[in-house]
Amino acid sequence: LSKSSQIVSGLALITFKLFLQALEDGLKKADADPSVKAVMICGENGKFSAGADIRGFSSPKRHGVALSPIVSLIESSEKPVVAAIEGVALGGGLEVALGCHYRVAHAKARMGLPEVTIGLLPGAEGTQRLPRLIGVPAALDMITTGKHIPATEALKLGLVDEIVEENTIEAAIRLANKVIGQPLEPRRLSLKPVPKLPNMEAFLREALVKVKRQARGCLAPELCVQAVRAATERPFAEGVRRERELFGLLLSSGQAQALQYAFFAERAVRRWAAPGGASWSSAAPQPVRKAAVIGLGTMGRGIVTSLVKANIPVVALEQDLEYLNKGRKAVMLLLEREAMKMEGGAQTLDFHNPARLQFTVDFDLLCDVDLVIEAVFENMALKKEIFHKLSKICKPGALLCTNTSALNIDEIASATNRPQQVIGTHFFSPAHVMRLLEIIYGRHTSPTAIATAMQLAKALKKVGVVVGNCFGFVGNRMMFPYVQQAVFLLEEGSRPEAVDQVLEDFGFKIGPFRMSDLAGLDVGWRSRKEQGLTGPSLAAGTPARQRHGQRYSPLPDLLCEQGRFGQKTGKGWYQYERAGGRTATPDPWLHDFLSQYRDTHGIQSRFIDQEEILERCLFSLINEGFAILAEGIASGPEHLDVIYINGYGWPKHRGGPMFYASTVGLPRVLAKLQKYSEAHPDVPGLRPNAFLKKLVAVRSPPLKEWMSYLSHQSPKL
Ligand SMILES: CCCCCCCC(=O)CC(=O)SCCNC(=O)CCNC(=O)[C@H](O)C(C)(C)COP(=O)(O)OP(=O)(O)OC[C@H]1O[C@@H](n2cnc3c(N)ncnc32)[C@H](O)[C@@H]1OP(=O)(O)O
Ligand SMILES: NC(=O)C1=CN([C@@H]2O[C@H](COP(=O)(O)OP(=O)(O)OC[C@H]3O[C@@H](n4cnc5c(N)ncnc54)[C@H](O)[C@@H]3O)[C@@H](O)[C@H]2O)C=CC1
Repeated sequence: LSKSSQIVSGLALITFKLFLQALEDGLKKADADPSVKAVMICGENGKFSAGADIRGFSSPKRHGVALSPIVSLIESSEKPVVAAIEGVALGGGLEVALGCHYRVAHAKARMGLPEVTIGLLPGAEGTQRLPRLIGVPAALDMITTGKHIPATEALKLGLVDEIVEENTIEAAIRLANKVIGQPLEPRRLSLKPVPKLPNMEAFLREALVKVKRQARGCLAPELCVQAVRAATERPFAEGVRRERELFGLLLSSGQAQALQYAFFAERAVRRWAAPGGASWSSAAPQPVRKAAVIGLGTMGRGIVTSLVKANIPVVALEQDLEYLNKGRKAVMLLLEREAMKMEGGAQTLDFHNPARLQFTVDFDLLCDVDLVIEAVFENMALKKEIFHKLSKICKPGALLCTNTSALNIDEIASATNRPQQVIGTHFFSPAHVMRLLEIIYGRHTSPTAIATAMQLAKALKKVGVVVGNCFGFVGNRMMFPYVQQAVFLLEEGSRPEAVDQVLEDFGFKIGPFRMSDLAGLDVGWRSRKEQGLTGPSLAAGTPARQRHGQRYSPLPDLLCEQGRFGQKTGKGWYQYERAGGRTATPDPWLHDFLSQYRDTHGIQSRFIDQEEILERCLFSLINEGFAILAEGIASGPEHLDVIYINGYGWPKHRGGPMFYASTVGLPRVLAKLQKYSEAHPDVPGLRPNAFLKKLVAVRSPPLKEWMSYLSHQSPKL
């Protein structure tokens, strides 16, 4: 094994053309050199390879040197080739390793075929080699989920031959020296049969049903199953042809572009910018060594769980002992469930240790925390009272965060002596599961506060998105017109199940009515009562279906007046098997109620087709997105898209609402909004936003250029 035969794969990310050429040249040289007896392939700087540069897939010049012939070249080498896997071996990187005759991995290395997550499949023969090496069930699991598996699991699966704690390269060279002269035929995966299963056909059929159900319209997982099926049914070369065909389909499907856009959007939002030029590059976070959560209701208990999981000691506070005990039980249950999912279990989380998690009703215990997250009822007076108290009790540097869904951050901050340290941290339910953390800065919020909240998001393994302060911030503000349209559609003749079906077929995890039943109709009702839109404070003589000269639907209020709060009461837009039940069934009572309602208000019921349902709901949400961008509440469309994908169940393969608008075509979105707005002139949410009109007027530039067409920098930025 001479020095010249060691081929170094260069960068962790393959600069494809350069790397592949170097690999090919090196292999050919090694093969031709009689002094070389074996070959070892490794990465530089402790990383094998994270695969192809994703940006290359959408570049018109992507067809450079293809990977498959090089993987074949490795496999057909007459000299043993050993992969030394450190760091990661992902995508094309793992496919290179699969071409090798032996694989040695460092114990901390991770391996995976994540192509499915960017809308593709392993297109360099990975779908054909992996099942031959580790069997169909394990290969299918890796290929259809894209998960990264640790080296220990890879060893159990037979994906690697050896794992080492120390020098991987030395171990790989040792192995290479040991196997010189041994037959290579049995090590060439393309020559191996796929291990048989007694029930292969049934297994593949079930796998397909399962991935289709989970994929919600995303093509890649389904085509991954088809590619693996080809490996079980066809000789290697034919399987490879099928893999290439399916890869081509995915590459041109549009979904791959959407998913790759989402990959980069999620990373782009880390580079936040805020008023006065402060940004991620200049602001430094404060350490959070201890945190507190106030209110252990639906949100607070999930937030506590998240903090404990991130190893941040927490003080959990409630208003009285009764609520405290209820909250403690709920938190403990969540933590026990989380511990069961983790290696090392409860010991790792250590939540029975009062130094890590303390329950109290005593505000004075918050005197030494670095950060407080308030999650009490959505009531401005209550929140102000709490923030006033906090500013007296907490140490001077402590960050004061509110989990409000919509209230004004500046007003909350005004109750404190440190408005620069007040910030919105808007979690999504269930808070220990949902990845989004909307971070809202107020007029006085300091760059350090924003940086600390972003750092917190990272520590909690969430995606933090920094946005400006307005009613509902970004996510809920865009949601209001969407839900409003859904309810208007019921007034006009549709049914909850019809509207939900259209949006679920589009790819949403859950339609607006099922979502409203899950979250509880009473939440919105309380907020509308506070705003004087319904209830006792509504001025006498207000028309039933109008507020402030605009169309209003009292339907959700009427349901609440009947005690129909959704799942919790067993009835809402649907009926459930019991209070707290989860199976939604269309409710004949509601259908009668809707007909009577239309009769009472003289509404002529009409058939509403799927296109209108989809367009009115989605385009009104997108229209609000343009308003948000124009006002400078968010610094780019990627922010809105990341919020929708991670907080609202928007289908990732459609890239988020603003990306979706760009694929539909802005002129079409504008034309449809104009049409619906003319039909419903009393609905401001359908009136096309001026920024959308402007973008269409300048011939709909690509999404990444949109912000440069805003004539002014908003004072919010
Ligand atoms: C018919 C011909 C067929 C040819 C078929 C060829 C088939 C292929 O060859 C298929 C492929 O490999 S597809 C690519 C598969 N690899 C992946 O999906 C890995 C994606 N990356 C990761 O998981 C994490 O970034 C990773 C685990 C690597 C690192 O995570 P970290 O949290 O440490 O870092 P990040 O913040 O995520 O990333 C750091 C910066 O790198 C950028 N980046 C990461 N992976 C990339 C990738 N694969 N391509 C391009 N850029 C990538 C990332 O955006 C970030 O950039 P900045 O935000 O600018 O810092
Ligand atoms: N439920 C949801 O899906 C979401 C709610 N939010 C927001 O999170 C906040 C909390 O909402 P939920 O958890 O749903 O409410 P919840 O009603 O389930 O819980 C609120 C908790 O706060 C406690 N509390 C009230 N006054 C208190 C005081 N003075 N001191 C200590 N604790 C007190 C209550 O005892 C109760 O346990 C609200 O601002 C809400 O708008 C934000 C995102 C999603």
